[in-house]
Amino acid sequence: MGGKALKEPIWVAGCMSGTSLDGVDVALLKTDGVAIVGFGESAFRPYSEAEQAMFRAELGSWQASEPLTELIETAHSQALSQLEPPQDAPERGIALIGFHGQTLNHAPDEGRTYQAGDGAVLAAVMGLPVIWDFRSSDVEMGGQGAPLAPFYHHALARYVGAEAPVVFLNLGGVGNLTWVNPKVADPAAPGACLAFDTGPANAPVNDLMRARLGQSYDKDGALAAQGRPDMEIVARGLEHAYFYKMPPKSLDRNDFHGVLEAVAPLSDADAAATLTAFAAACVARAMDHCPSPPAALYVTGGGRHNPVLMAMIAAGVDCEVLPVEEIGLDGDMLEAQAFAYLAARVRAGLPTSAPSTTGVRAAIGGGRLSRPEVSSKA
Ligand SMILES: Nc1ncnc2c1ncn2[C@@H]1O[C@H](COP(=O)(O)OP(=O)(O)OP(=O)(O)O)[C@@H](O)[C@H]1O
Ligand SMILES: CC(=O)N[C@H]1[C@@H]2OC[C@@H](O2)[C@@H](O)[C@@H]1O[C@H](C)C(=O)O
Repeated sequence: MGGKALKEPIWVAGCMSGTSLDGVDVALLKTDGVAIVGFGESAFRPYSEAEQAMFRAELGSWQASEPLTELIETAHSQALSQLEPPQDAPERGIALIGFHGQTLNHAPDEGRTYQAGDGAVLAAVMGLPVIWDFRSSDVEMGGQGAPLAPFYHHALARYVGAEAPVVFLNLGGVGNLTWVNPKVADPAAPGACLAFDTGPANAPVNDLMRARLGQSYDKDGALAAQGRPDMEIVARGLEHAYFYKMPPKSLDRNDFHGVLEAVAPLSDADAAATLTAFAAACVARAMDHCPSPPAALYVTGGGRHNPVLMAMIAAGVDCEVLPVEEIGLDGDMLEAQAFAYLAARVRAGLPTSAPSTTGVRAAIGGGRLSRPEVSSKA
């Protein structure tokens, strides 16, 4: 597909409401759709317990209720309103918004995926053009519709000056990784990236903590640290058909409910340790799919704050495992930045996914454009 870098870099605000349902991340990125030029402010608007319950009640739906849609739009506009205009462009400020929305259902093999929230409403409220619905055209073209961060991971590897292949691993509710060869300039070209979801990451432990202890997550892995992983359950979990599929491949948040059921007889600590060990084992298994051993595994997403999970991952792979902060990046905002980057690519007419990242038939640009006054297909 055609398209080249924008003539001038623009400031874009990216927004992500992730599968762990903790809130909305927004972050500013300056880019021409190819290179990263600079990072700007970021903000977080948490979902309250009651709001999270509203989301959980609608996970799996293909049509969000009106109150949920309104909540998503309001929370995003509140998060975006916290951002000050970038200092080097106060008169022009933010040029574009990339709006992921909240995934409620993801069934790529049926050709559908659903991110709730209406970009046209956000465009009207913010008075800015919004690119949204990033995943639909990819699944319509035979792709997995996820992960979509890989092209941004590729741009980051080049931005930090990586010279050899590296892996970016995102530990959100679900895990996903991108193997990147920074020597290949075009992220859509064969050999530049290989990406896929690794398996469940934080979601099963979060679900366990909620069900047993009324807590939203295992802070710093404190509970898992007190337990002993049941490696038989981990091994059985790894027999799931997902691990025998070749990438690209993607997951829905609740695809691995069986593992949660398997730990039911265990104590709280052993169950947390087992689910944490399972998340780490999924990463180790994923590394076998990498085209060549990476120089390092850079970890982003909330799971990197969990020292027990990080130690288990490091023990299972053959390279250095480092939080992305070690290379000067912000692991809490990387996905929001990714959707800023992808929005700029859509604006430039550049692809946002390729056969090597989602399995889509050909490199394709996803996303729909809504302007404050009118809305149309981008
Ligand atoms: N200090 C910590 N100790 C343990 N786990 C943590 C810590 N901080 C964050 N987490 C985990 O990270 C999760 C949030 O991760 P993140 O914000 O990357 O998810 P997300 O963006 O919603 O998910 P996804 O990438 O799947 O869309 C929390 O729900 C929790 O499980
Ligand atoms: C369908 C969907 O929303 N998938 C998310 C989820 O969270 C992590 C993993 O599963 C990844 O596939 C994706 O998000 C990231 C941002 C992505 O598309 O790269």
